[in-house]
Amino acid sequence: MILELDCGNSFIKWRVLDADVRRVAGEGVVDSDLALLESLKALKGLALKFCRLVSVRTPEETHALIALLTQAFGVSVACAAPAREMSGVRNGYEEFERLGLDRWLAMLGGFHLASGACLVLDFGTAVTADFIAGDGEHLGGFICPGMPLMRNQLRTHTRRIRYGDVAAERALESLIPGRTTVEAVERGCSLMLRGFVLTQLEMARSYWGDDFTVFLTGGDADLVSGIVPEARVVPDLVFVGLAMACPLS
Ligand SMILES: Nc1ncnc2c1ncn2[C@@H]1O[C@H](COP(=O)(O)OP(=O)(O)OP(=O)(O)O)[C@@H](O)[C@H]1O
Ligand SMILES: CC(C)(CO)[C@@H](O)C(=O)NCCC(=O)O
Ligand SMILES: [K+]
Repeated sequence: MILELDCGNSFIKWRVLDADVRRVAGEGVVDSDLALLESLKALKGLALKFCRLVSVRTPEETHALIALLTQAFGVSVACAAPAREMSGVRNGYEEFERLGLDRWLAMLGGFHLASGACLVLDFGTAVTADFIAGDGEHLGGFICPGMPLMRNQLRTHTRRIRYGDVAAERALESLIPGRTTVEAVERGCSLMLRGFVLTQLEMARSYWGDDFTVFLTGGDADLVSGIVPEARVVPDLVFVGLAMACPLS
């Protein structure tokens, strides 16, 4: 069995692949290293042979997690590393090692699945956009606050914006002008995301006409999928790229 981890800024996404690598034996989202260990230990018949991970955390945090995994399961852990070029994609950053590895892997996965120009949009703690031309050249991208950061900034820096998760979810059932605080904030932030997406689509069209594939990934992809019906929603896009960057042998 193979353990795959995507260590983001707020959550760790994990999944366990069966020996034949095609079946997912278990998966989940956790908010700490210890919660990850607990989830894994609760899996029946767990027999890990190998682990591959990508992390956008500090090297210290990443090494602590690797040490924990090695100790708990005796697995060898492969960690995705920055590259100037891989699987036909050329990293477009001036300093390639500064491009977030989750973005890089999602780009590798997207270019592989599209076999052509693509726009990769990731909706996590941060929202990112990356443009990859048909020849594999990464043109660059954009980073902006995601839904959790936008709403928390409003909560932190105002005195009268306070509401719970259940109300937040209910508020997003429609996008008409809000008549309560929770509706006004949740719908406002949701419209910001949509505006961002539409601008990315315009830019992609200016480069490639209609000849490109849009990928949506990340925990909040569903918030915008309705406005890009042609997009491919691929929740495990980072894992697709992770398998390419860290093959078994
Ligand atoms: N099962 C879940 N657990 C936690 N968050 C979830 C879940 N399903 C959807 N989400 C949403 O996903 C968002 C977090 O996205 P995601 O997990 O892709 O990234 P992240 O780890 O927080 O950050 P990063 O962008 O660094 O990867 C949250 O806003 C949350 O609303
Ligand atoms: C932008 C995030 C936070 C998205 O998870 C991550 O990819 C990251 O920390 N990137 C480093 C900065 C950059 O990509 O330019
Ligand atoms: K992510």
